[in-house]
Parts: sequence; structure tokens; C-alpha cells
Amino acid sequence: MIVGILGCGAIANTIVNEFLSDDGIDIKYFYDTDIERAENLAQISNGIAVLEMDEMLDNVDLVLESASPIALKVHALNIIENGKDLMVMSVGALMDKEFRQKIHKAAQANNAKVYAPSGAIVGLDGIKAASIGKIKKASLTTRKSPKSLGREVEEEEILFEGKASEAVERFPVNINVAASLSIACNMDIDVKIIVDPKVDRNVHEVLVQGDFGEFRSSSENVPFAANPKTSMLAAFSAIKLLKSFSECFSVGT
Ligand SMILES: NC(=O)C1=CN([C@@H]2O[C@H](COP(=O)(O)OP(=O)(O)OC[C@H]3O[C@@H](n4cnc5c(N)ncnc54)[C@H](OP(=O)(O)O)[C@@H]3O)[C@@H](O)[C@H]2O)C=CC1
Ligand SMILES: O=C([O-])CC(=O)C(=O)O
Repeated sequence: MIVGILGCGAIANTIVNEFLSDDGIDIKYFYDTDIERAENLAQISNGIAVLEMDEMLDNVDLVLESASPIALKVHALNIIENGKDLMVMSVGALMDKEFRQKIHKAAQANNAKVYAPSGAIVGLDGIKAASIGKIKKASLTTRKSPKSLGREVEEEEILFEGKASEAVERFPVNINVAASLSIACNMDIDVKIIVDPKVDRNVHEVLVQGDFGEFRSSSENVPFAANPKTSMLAAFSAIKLLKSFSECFSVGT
């Protein structure tokens, strides 16, 4: 499978390094508004940095978006309408229902697949199973350091309390996980974002209640040094999903 990358930052660097010696996945094309970042990844993987997304679309099977919600909105339909599969990290953009429907229709019409890896969150497997029954309530409490959230505070502070749809608008590169949970639950879930000077991890606590019963999940994710907003687990989830395409045995929903 030939893969092109849209957005060559923390997540992309980890993914590229993982696949340097993997014969099944060839991460070959790189695009970033900062061409030096694309060139850097192209150099270490013997790939090609492009100046426009259109320069890679004829040659790839799948584009992995690891850029920003705005980048996804700009490029997703063009990628899919070219019949290419798309893996999305900036899931927050998909909280826009009209945009999500357009993507869905385009994917159906062009025989393309759109994947959103579980990212920095733990529990999506259970939620997907639970969604076969009725999910009655779902919430996410995210706690990050001042460095991760770009704030300077002496004590913990609630930065946001409300619905996921508003959270992704106000914190577009910090709370994509709220969108993944909302889409999996098929509801606009409750979100709380706390900046906490006592933590150095990205902490996500999920509560789900439904016909199946109730579960809580909690993860204390190591952030990337290069981008403390982002948890290493998010890159690992994309790597695992890419690897799963060539596996003949699958466990978990
Ligand atoms: N689903 C999940 O659980 C998670 C999702 N994410 C999301 O994944 C995405 C990537 O994360 P991460 O690797 O940490 O981010 P980084 O900021 O480290 O890297 C993103 C790169 O993409 C570039 N970029 C941004 N917009 C565009 C664009 N329109 N066209 C081309 N390049 C662009 C950035 O350039 P510049 O710096 O100049 O903007 C940067 O080089 C983010 O949207 C992030 O919020 C992150 C963590 C978890
Ligand atoms: O990486 C994380 O912990 C979560 C994150 O930034 C996001 O969901 O956008």
C-alpha cells in the first residue's frame, strides 16, 4: 500500500519512523505547508515531498491526514473523489454534520474508505459494541498541563464545560478525542477540559452508560516533546490501524 501524508508534524514523524523497515506499507509522499518538514520526512524515508496535494493523488492508495481540522476540510473531498482512502487524525472537523455527510456520500460514490483511528482515547472498542444497544449518557473529562493547553496557571482551572461540538470549535487541536467519542456514540457528548499544573500527561477520562451497563476508562498519555498537545498513543493508534490492513486476524471491535 502506498501512503501519502498530509501534515508532517509529531504524529507523522512517529508513523514514518515505524514503517521505515515495513515492506507492506510504503509511506512515499509528503505534503505540509512548511515544505522543510515534508522534505525532512521524504529524506529519511526515501520518499517525495510535494508542493501541492494533487501531485500525490494519482500515485497513492491512502492519504493519512495528520495536519489540522482546517486541512481536513480543505483536502478531504478531493482525496476521496479521486477514489483514494483517507485516514483522519483531525476528527474534530467531522463534528460538522454537513461535512461528515458529504464525506460519507463521496466515499460511497467513489468506492473509498474513511478511517478514524482511536487516537488518544481508550474505550472506543467498548463504545462501538455498546452502540448496538442504546447509549444513554457519555462524557469526557480531559486534563492537560499548561504547556499542552498553551495557558499559564498556578492552580487547576476548568477551561471548558459543554458539548463536544463546541469544544472542538474552541480547542480544535486539543480535543479531537471528543469528536471520535461523539461519532461512536452518535450523540454530542458532554466535555470538560481542565488545565492542571500538577499533571505532565494528557489525561482522558471517559464515562459511558447504556443498555449494556456502564464503563469508565482512564488514560494518562505521554505527550510528544515536539508537540505536548498530542499524545504518543494517537500516533500508535494510526500505526496499529495501518498494520491491521495486512493482518488476517483481528481482535476487538
Ligand atoms: N484523533 C486524536 O485522538 C488526535 C488527533 N490529533 C490531531 O492530529 C493532527 C496532527 O497532530 P500533530 O502531528 O500533533 O500536529 P503537529 O502540529 O505536530 O503537525 C501538524 C503539521 O501539519 C501542518 N499543517 C497544518 N495545517 C496544514 C494544512 N492546511 N496543509 C498542510 N499542512 C498543514 C502543520 O504546520 P503548521 O505547524 O505550520 O501549522 C504541522 O507541520 C492535529 O489536528 C491534532 O489536533 C492529535 C492528537 C490526538
Ligand atoms: O493527544 C491527545 O491527548 C488529545 C488531543 O490532542 C486531541 O484529541 O486533539
